[in-house]
Amino acid sequence: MPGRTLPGPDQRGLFIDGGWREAEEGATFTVRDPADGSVLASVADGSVRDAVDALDAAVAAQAGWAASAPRDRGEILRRAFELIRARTDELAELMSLEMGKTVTEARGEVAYGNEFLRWFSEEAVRVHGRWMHAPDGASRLLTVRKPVGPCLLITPWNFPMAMGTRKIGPAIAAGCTMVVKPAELTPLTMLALADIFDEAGLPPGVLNVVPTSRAAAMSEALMADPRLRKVSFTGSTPVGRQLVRQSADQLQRLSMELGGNAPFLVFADADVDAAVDGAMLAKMRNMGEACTAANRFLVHTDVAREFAEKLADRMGRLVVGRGQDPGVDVGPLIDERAVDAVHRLVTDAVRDGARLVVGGSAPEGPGCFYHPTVLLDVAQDSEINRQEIFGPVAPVSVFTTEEEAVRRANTTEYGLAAYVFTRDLARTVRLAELLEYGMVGVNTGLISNPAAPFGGLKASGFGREGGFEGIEEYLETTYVALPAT
Ligand SMILES: O=CCCCC(=O)O
Repeated sequence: MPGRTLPGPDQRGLFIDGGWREAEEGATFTVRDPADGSVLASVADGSVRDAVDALDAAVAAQAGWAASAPRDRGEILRRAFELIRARTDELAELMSLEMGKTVTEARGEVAYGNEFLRWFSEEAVRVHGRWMHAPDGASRLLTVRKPVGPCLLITPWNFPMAMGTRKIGPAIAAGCTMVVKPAELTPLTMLALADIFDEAGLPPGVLNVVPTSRAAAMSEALMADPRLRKVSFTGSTPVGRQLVRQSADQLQRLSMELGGNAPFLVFADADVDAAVDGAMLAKMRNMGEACTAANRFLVHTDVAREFAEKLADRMGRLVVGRGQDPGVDVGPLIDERAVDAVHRLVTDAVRDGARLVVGGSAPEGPGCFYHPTVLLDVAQDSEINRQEIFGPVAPVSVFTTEEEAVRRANTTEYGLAAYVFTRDLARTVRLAELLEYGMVGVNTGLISNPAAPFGGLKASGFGREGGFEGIEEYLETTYVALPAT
């Protein structure tokens, strides 16, 4: 398949049953560089038939894989971890090219994403049931943990590696087989990962990767199949809702990691400089294209001006450009639609009365770039406060009481991540309990950690990835009743 010479393995096909193949009728789609729209590669465009072939392979491999030794599964994950660590630079370069993030950030994602493999290589051998006496002493109660079975793992474009490894890692550890559908915009990193798992010794059929430009048709067909037992999805809330509906007929197990609208609360007692450092991380990681990204900055009126000025100063000094160029801090957004959507939110906020402190436009010239932007005095009901921005824009508004801050923070259908900056311990404890979020960062702008349970509440979905909880999503429980004697 034609395309530019890219870092990493030259695999652009479907990975099914341990081998590479073309899509049905040789269909392909193109992957473009978001920095200038040029074609990076032509990738096999999996059809529904190809996806069913992949599921056939996963189903055929399931029983043998479930029966394999947990230590063997852990060691395959560990080998993949070592291979990825050795290839950090080429994977980071590839991810930067297909997604836009800077090579430095992409290296960070390789390290972060790879830690899920190390974590689950260690968790593979810790799966256990229990043995207990029934309260009345009349029987013994045993539980056995079993892999849930063949899974469909649907990964997003914004973290092409980490969102894959945090699903694939626990699935492998638990003894599940899988069909992975990477995002159409960024399939190349996942294809490189398939090659690495193959080299690490993963048996044929355990991991199958099917890129496609027809995602809805593929998931619909696979989810109608009773052999598919689980779906794990990271992406938008509307698509998540659709998948939940589709799961009804076959009652598949689900993990849904959906949208966010993270509040970032700065109280009057906060260390403002630390809050600005945290804001830069929580807002600008991945150019703001993260479900955990701080979306609404709620700052106490006593420190709002100082916070906004310092934040605007830092944002205004960021260098925007190609992710592969030295000295660049902020790469392009994923496509032109993303730039238009971000700009519309900014212009609507200004129309609603917000003051533009810095940024507010796309640079002249080609590519999907947007200037880091700070808005002050954003109206509460402005669209930018209700929608996930997914771009480098920080809308700041002020509050006066803790009760008001909590109420406004919780006024959203989403419940993924929230950030709090305060030096008051009692307030920290209160807020951790009152904020309706799956994750709360206190005096930090980075909450993601492979050893922690990642996930949301309400319209942000359900299920947890990473941590001790991550493998549970791929395990079933069978209870065995035994007589007392
Ligand atoms: O968009 C959501 C991806 C989450 C990235 C992370 O793990 O922090």
